[in-house]
Amino acid sequence: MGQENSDNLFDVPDGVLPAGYDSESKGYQTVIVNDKIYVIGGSSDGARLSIDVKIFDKSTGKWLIPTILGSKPMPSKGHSSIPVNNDQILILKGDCSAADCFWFLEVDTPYVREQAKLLGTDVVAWTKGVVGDGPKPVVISGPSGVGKGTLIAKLMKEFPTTFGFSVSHTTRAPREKEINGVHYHFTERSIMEKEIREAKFLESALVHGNLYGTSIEAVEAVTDAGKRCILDIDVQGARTVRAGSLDASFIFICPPSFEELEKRLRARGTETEEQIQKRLRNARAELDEGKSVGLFDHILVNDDLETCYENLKKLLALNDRTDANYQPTAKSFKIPLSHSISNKDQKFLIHCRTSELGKERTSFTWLQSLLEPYCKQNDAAGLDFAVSSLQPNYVTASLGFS
Ligand SMILES: Nc1ncnc2c1ncn2[C@@H]1O[C@H](COP(=O)(O)OP(=O)(O)OP(=O)(O)O)[C@@H](O)[C@H]1O
Ligand SMILES: Nc1nc2c(ncn2[C@@H]2O[C@H](COP(=O)(O)O)[C@@H](O)[C@H]2O)c(=O)[nH]1
Repeated sequence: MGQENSDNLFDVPDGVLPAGYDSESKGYQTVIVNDKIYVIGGSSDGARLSIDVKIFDKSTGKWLIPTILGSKPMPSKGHSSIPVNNDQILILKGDCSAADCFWFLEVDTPYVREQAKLLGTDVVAWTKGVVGDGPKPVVISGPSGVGKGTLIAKLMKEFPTTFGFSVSHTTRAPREKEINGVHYHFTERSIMEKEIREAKFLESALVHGNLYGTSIEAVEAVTDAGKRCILDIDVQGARTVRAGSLDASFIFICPPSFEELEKRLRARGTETEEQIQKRLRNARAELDEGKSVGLFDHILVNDDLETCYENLKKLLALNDRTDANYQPTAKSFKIPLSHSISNKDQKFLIHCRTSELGKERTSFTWLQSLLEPYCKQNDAAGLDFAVSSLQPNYVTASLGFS
């Protein structure tokens, strides 16, 4: 497995590799971006190679010890890598499912440059690529007690295979019927703060005196399952997501009146009087914020529950559909273990031998009809894909063959 653009290949001299790197089996790939050499790979447990990162600075001739942010890819049987836009490296894991085969290592993006300044070290950051233009995640926001959870529960019950809930982390104590991992990941503050520093969260905020946050993993768990992700987050969180790279629909839920909001919050019976007062105070500011220009795409008033639910379904274009006829758009395929990757005219080509495609035929079912005639005539087939410039880290597979 290897890259075709030999400009970016670099042989690490013997004896210079960091400990744990197996230079004999070449269980690593080297990629040059600017004046640095990124060595991606590492030790093997016999079946799988770890995907670690080491950086060699050509200008100083020294190895760097970077801070590595984000969750790194699980070991694979092999991988290829290639630079993207001089600020990221695309890593393609062989013999892995579509949901886990594309990974990006940010090496010189504005985000890692900012983190490097903050931390005073070299920084790289892992992000998992998302295959296809999946349905946009939905951010639902609004003051405490307005009925967000109730509306989301109805949606999940009626459309269980369409929607998946992004399970947030929180430092607040669980309520009587709340289940860890289902309603929230209930977490200690020090642990959550550490994970926020490690960039494991898409957003986080202090809400009514507790820390709440959406982990990248929570959203990925839903999108990897081919479902549309629903986020129930406060207005601060919505603002952060809006400013970030997740392309979502933003819906704000309003109460019919402040008195009704107070009535619902009290009737729920989950907070102390002091907590209710705090939530109501915050609600006034949130209701003002909800009207801020450009933050929310839609505002729904939750007066009569059934009417509001029908309006929500209309917004999500669900009123003429049942869950039974839903077809997820995500395609299922597997990159063969033995492949190479090249970059041409802003597109990437994955090359693999016909015999490899043959082996992978069952996982390439969606390509099969297109590939069949080609495979008969040629010994090698290529799968075109592009990295979307609109949705960073989205990989739009795959219409053409070379
Ligand atoms: N349209 C409605 N009419 C009357 N009661 C409602 C309506 N919608 C929700 N409720 C009730 O209001 C209470 C608060 O609803 P819910 O817990 O869904 O609010 P929430 O916005 O998710 O609150 P939080 O942000 O605190 O989690 C619940 O007891 C729920 O049954
Ligand atoms: N910014 C975020 N806000 C979140 C998240 N998960 C929930 N929330 C919001 O917190 C309040 C209070 O929730 P409760 O369960 O204690 O009643 C509510 O407005 C939620 O929308 C999150 O991950 N990030």
